[in-house]
This record gives sequence, structure tokens and C-alpha cells, in this order.
Amino acid sequence: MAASYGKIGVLLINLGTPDTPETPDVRKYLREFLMDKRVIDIPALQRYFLINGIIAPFRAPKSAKVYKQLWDERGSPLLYYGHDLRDLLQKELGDGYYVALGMRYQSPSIKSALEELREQQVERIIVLPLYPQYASASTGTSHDMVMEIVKDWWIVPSINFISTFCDDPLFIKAFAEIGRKHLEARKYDHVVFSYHGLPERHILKGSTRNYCKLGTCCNTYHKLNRYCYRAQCFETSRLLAKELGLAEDQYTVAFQSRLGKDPWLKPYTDEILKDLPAKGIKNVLAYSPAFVADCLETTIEVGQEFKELFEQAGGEHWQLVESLNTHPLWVEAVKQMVLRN
Ligand SMILES: C=CC1=C(C)c2cc3[nH]c(cc4nc(cc5[nH]c(cc1n2)c(C)c5CCC(=O)O)C(CCC(=O)O)=C4C)c(C)c3C=C
Ligand SMILES: [Fe+2]
Ligand SMILES: [Fe+2]
Repeated sequence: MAASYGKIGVLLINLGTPDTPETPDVRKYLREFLMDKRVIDIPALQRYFLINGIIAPFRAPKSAKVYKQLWDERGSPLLYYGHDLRDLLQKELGDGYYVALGMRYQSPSIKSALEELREQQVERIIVLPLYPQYASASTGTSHDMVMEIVKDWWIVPSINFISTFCDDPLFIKAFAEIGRKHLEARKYDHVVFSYHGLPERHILKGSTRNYCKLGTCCNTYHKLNRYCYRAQCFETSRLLAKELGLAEDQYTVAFQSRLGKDPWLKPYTDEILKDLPAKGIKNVLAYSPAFVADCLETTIEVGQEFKELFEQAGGEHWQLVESLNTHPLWVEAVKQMVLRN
């Protein structure tokens, strides 16, 4: 596309995925991802030994097996839904905008996406990491990478960083609509909102004036805990529950995907789901609202692994709510976020 001056650039960012589901590519991806000091926040030398001594040799082949189950004819869903969203958003926003997609790890890189925008000589850039709830390990590191790259540009255009959209009305409406179809199709006893976990210390490090202490501090969402990941997960869940007409005792918020021995945000999804059947909860609808596109964490972890655990514990029906992917209300939600910024 030829450059035309005065456009607004939109940079969509997501986590990234291995280039292929083969072990060497998964190892390369995990190395880049987990060497990020905002993801594994321990001293550099310790991180180096953890990754090269344990994760690269042992975790990479295991993860590759799971990535092979995830891969389909279009590749990795996280990546192809990213491209689809970019194309749909470009169509919706029209000629005054140029939309680019960058992945924090692997490809297409944030650097290549920013170069596309620079080539277009966009006058402003809106940076939107595709994570509804801010965490230093996701949104923070995406912003960090953008700043790292543009700091060397001679002309640094105006840049708007969007850091959270956990309570965006259209985002909530889109996710509610997808879940509502399941709730109307059969009877569910309970809804589980399962979020990607974080080490507890990540919350404490971001605690404004020591406000967040992993207690009831996050039960309401306001100025002091605006960027607390835990408070944002609770807020998204509350708003989704409200939109779906769920009472407080009809849903549970839990956290998944913990890694290592440090305490992560609790309760852990794989633990709570095992106790549900004994309480008479045998039909569960599972939401994964930390992600806006299907990926390993939704399709495989929530959709398959948790389903197996639930059934082994006596559960009868476990249903994953598919992610926002290319849902028209989601595309509209992103469009409105861009227009507002
Ligand atoms: C210390 C480890 C990790 C932190 C902290 C973390 C935070 C975090 N991650 C996401 C989003 C995604 N993570 C995904 C996969 C994934 N995450 C970790 C570790 C941490 N994540 C690992 C090791 C993996 C790889 C899979 C595995 O080997 O188990 C994905 C899926 C990508 C895909 O290709 O499908 C996403 C998306 C967020 C939002 C977040 C902080 C809140
Ligand atoms: Fe992760
Ligand atoms: Fe908090």
C-alpha cells in the first residue's frame, strides 16, 4: 500500500506463538518469552539457568505435544485470529487509518509492525495490546517493547497506549453474547471464569500506595486498584455476570496456568473444579476472559484438560465459551476503543 500522509496508525499486539509446533520452534519461543524480565522477574542469572536448565530441555518437548493438538490447517489460532482482526478492523476504520499487527514474541515482531507504520508516515500511533486486564507480564511488556523501539527513531510521533479495557461495555457485551448462546441451549449449574494466573508478587509489586494486599482490597474496582490484575479480573467477571443475569453464588473466579513453586493468584482453577461435583455442580460453563482469541490456554487447557479433570471428579458437562476471535461485536468494540483514543 502506498504511503499517504496524516493517517492514524493502530498497533495491535498479542503475545505470540511458536512458528511451528515442533520442539525446536517451541523451545525458541519459550526462551524468548520466559527470558523477559517482566514475565519471570527473578535475577537474570537465575532466570538464565531456570530456562536453559529446566524449561528448554524438559518443558519444550511437552509443550510441543500440546501445540500439535492446538495447530489446525490455518496454524496457531492466536496468530491467525490476530491477522483476521487486523483485516476486519482495517476495513471498519477505512482509509484514514493503518492497522498493523505485532507479536511480543516471535513473529510478526512488534518492530516489523512499527516499521510498517513508520513507512506509512502515520501522524499518531494507538497501541492496543489485546489483553483486557493489565499485567506487567502482558500489557506492560508490550508497551515496554514499543518504547524500546521508538526511542531510536528520529521522529517520535504522538503515541497513545491503551493499558486496560477490562470494563469496556462492548467487550463485555460481545463476550456475554457468546456465552448466552450456551446458557440458552442447555441448563448449567454454574459458571467458572478462569483467568491466566500470575505470581502473587506481581500484584504486590504493582500495588499503589500498598493498597492491594491480595485480600478484599480487590473486591471493588476504583482509582487505587485500576491496574491491579486481580481487581480487573474481578471487575470483568462481575460485569459479565451482571450482563448474563448471574447471581453471586452462580459463578466462581479462578486462576490457571501456574508455573514453578512460588504462590500464584488463588484459587487455582484445576483445584476448585475438582470440588464442584461433590457440591452438586455437574454442569459448568467455563469462560476464559483474559484472552480475546482462542489459544493454547483456552482450547487446550480450559477446553480439554479441565474438562477431563472435571469429568474424572464426577462432573457431567464442562463447556468452554469460545473466545471473541472475529465476533462482529468484538470488532466493533476495538473500533470504538480506537476512535475514543
Ligand atoms: C512465569 C510464567 C508466565 C507468566 C507470568 C505469564 C503471564 C501471562 N501470559 C498470558 C498469555 C498467554 N500465555 C500463554 C502461554 C504460556 N504462558 C506461560 C507462562 C507465563 N505466562 C507459558 C510457559 C506459556 C506457554 C505454554 C506452555 O508451555 O504451557 C498464551 C498462549 C500462547 C499460544 O501460543 O497459544 C497466552 C495467550 C497473559 C495474558 C499473562 C498475564 C496476565
Ligand atoms: Fe502465559
Ligand atoms: Fe488488588
